[in-house]
Amino acid sequence: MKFSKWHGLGNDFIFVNGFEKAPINLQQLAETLCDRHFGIGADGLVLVLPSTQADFRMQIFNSDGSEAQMCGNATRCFSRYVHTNGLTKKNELTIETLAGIIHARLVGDGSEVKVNLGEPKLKRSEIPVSGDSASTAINVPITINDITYNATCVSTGVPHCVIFVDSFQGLDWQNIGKKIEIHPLFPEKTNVEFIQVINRSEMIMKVWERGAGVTLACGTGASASLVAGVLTNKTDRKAVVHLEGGDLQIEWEEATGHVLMTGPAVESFVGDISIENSVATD
Ligand SMILES: N[C@H](CCC[C@H](N)C(=O)O)C(=O)O
Repeated sequence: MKFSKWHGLGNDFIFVNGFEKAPINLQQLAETLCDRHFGIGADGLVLVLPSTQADFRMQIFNSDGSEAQMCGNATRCFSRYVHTNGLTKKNELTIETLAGIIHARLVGDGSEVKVNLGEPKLKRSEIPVSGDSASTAINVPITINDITYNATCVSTGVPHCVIFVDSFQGLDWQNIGKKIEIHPLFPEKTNVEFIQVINRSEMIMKVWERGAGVTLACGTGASASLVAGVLTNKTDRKAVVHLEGGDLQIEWEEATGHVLMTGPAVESFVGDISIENSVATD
């Protein structure tokens, strides 16, 4: 099976063209191929597919095999992948995902992509938590190891739990993120962002992703964090988010209510792998 490796600020994906023949057992395949020691190594597996409603369809699986509705960084990589592989000549694309149809546009010299994530939703989950309402999403107290954090929960296609911190000094954010991902407040689990605001147009983000753990960047997460920053009056509607792997420009447009994310997408290598050898037989 031919594949290529792409990354958006170090958030890396194995891309497979599913136009002619799509691999089967995708969940298991994702888990096996994404393994950094026994597989190719990646945060996720992305399938490039035809669509009846849009230019293309994107299917994405996390490194633990779970399927995600959407992924911001993968959408940027996807937009460049279809060009590089001669599947389109269009600079403006529509991409069908489980979170709806996403609009993306190649900008500048074509190495950057601007993605329109649509209107963010202020909620913790599609599934209401019994006994309370999933609409409770601002200043949600979450206690981990006897410390209570205030979370703002925003969906930008996938669920995010944004926590503002004064500093990362001494903060075991990986461990806290890991526990919040599977906290009962989030019946579908959640991605978790830790944000230090530098000023009203700049912030630093660290992320623990649902189904993937620590990653170097998360596009929908940076977008959700900007929305959370606006809603809690910490940031303006336009900001640079500094991620471990680099910077994203995020804007929550006043006129449309849409969130726009702009950043790079890079192909790191192409390869060929025997699926028979890579899929566990048990
Ligand atoms: N890294 C992605 C998000 C993946 C989301 C996935 N981890 C999930 O929600 O299950 C991004 O750039 O937006």
